Amino acid sequence: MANSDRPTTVIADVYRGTFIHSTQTTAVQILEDALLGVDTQGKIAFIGKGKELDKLSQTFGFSPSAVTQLKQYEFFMPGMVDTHIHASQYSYAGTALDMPLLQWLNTYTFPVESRFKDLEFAKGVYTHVVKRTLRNGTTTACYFATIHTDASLLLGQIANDFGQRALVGKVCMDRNNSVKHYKETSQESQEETCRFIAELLNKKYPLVKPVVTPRFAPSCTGALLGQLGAIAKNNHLHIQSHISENTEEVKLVKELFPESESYTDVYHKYNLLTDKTVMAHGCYLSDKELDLFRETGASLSHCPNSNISLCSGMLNIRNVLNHKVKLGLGTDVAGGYSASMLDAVRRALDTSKVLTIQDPDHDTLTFEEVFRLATLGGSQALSLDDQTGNFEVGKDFDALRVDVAAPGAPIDLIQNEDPKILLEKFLNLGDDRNIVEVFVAGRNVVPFTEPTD
Ligand SMILES: Nc1nc2[nH]cnc2c(=O)[nH]1
Ligand SMILES: [Zn+2]
Repeated sequence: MANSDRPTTVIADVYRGTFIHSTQTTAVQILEDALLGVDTQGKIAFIGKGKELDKLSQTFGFSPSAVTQLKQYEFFMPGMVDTHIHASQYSYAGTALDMPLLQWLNTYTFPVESRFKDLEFAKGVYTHVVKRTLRNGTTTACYFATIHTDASLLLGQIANDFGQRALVGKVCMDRNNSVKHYKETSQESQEETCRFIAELLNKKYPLVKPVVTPRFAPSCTGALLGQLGAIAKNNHLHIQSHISENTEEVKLVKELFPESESYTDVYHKYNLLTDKTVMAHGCYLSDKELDLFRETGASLSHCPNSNISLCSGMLNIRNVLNHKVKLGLGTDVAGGYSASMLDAVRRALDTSKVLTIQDPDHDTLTFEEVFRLATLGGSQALSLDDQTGNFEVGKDFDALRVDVAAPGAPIDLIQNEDPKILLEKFLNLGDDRNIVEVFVAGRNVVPFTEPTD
């Protein structure tokens, strides 16, 4: 150790240029001509100013000539966090959007998900979805798989191999009358969940963790929900499910769980609302239910493409934020037809604008706020904000190198623009061609270097 007062931090990479991210107090903070150092563990070791190069290079022991300089019109932003995506539905993304939720599940979703018993089929779909989301800038994904334990473990392995940060859920359902064999007994569901958790944790993947996944209340008996709540509590695990997505579903939950005061109350009763819970949709939650989310620390995943595509409803994000409920964005593939978080950003803005059209007093979301939801907000919704979500010393370096003027990309820059305008153009007009590199925990994961098998 060079200096006995300072722990040895070995710097692996240093980048110089514009960094754009969110903080708790500022939706868009722009650091121009900044220097960011990443250590050999993939963590952000320092953030300073370009003019401090000499001092920082001495303090952290790196050579100024090893600094990677961003080009004009390039910036770094935090990797995006998809708080809700069904990896198993990726094969039919972009199709089958002509029915409301419950019919859609029975007609399209359950028959396709039942095919994941076949590991070869699972491997193909899961490889495609991990690659597609990574190259579109999703550095963290919270995945639903299917009821099949081995295929769900395979999804964890594929995310690990490609270097994506992921929560992976083996789906639990002991109620389903529409597709034969696509359900478990409650005992199987409980035992296989325990096997899934044990085997996934045993792999010791640094960035991939299990998430307890009751599909939603209509697919689970109270007995199973109670068992899953206990498993999550005893192992301090994340939990994910769906809530209040569609009016027919809300009505069905009332019929199936008549003793509960509300849909939220069903999950609360079975200890499924914790500060590591993320629930998708929530379009029809009452203010009282939102209060229960805040009190328990549970979060919501806003999935605007899916909400519109399945004609489910429109979540009023402003109301959710006013209730101080943690909130992230989700693609909800394949109810949502796009696997790109840039699409989720745009649909979230569209939804907020439609609410303003309906009620001119509605306080429309800004693109800055939606940028925060796609990054820091998502990390908070998944309780991963100690590791990712923005550029803070000590967090992992999960980042997108964006080139707004990338050749062949869909943005024409007519004049020189400020970084904030560059961000706005990228969010509204950009695509994966503008995302020239993706980093997760310091590792350059896009462009791909294929894992050898
Ligand atoms: N959008 C959506 N909602 C659900 N509710 C229960 N299962 C699902 C699903 O697969 N997709
Ligand atoms: Zn979903």
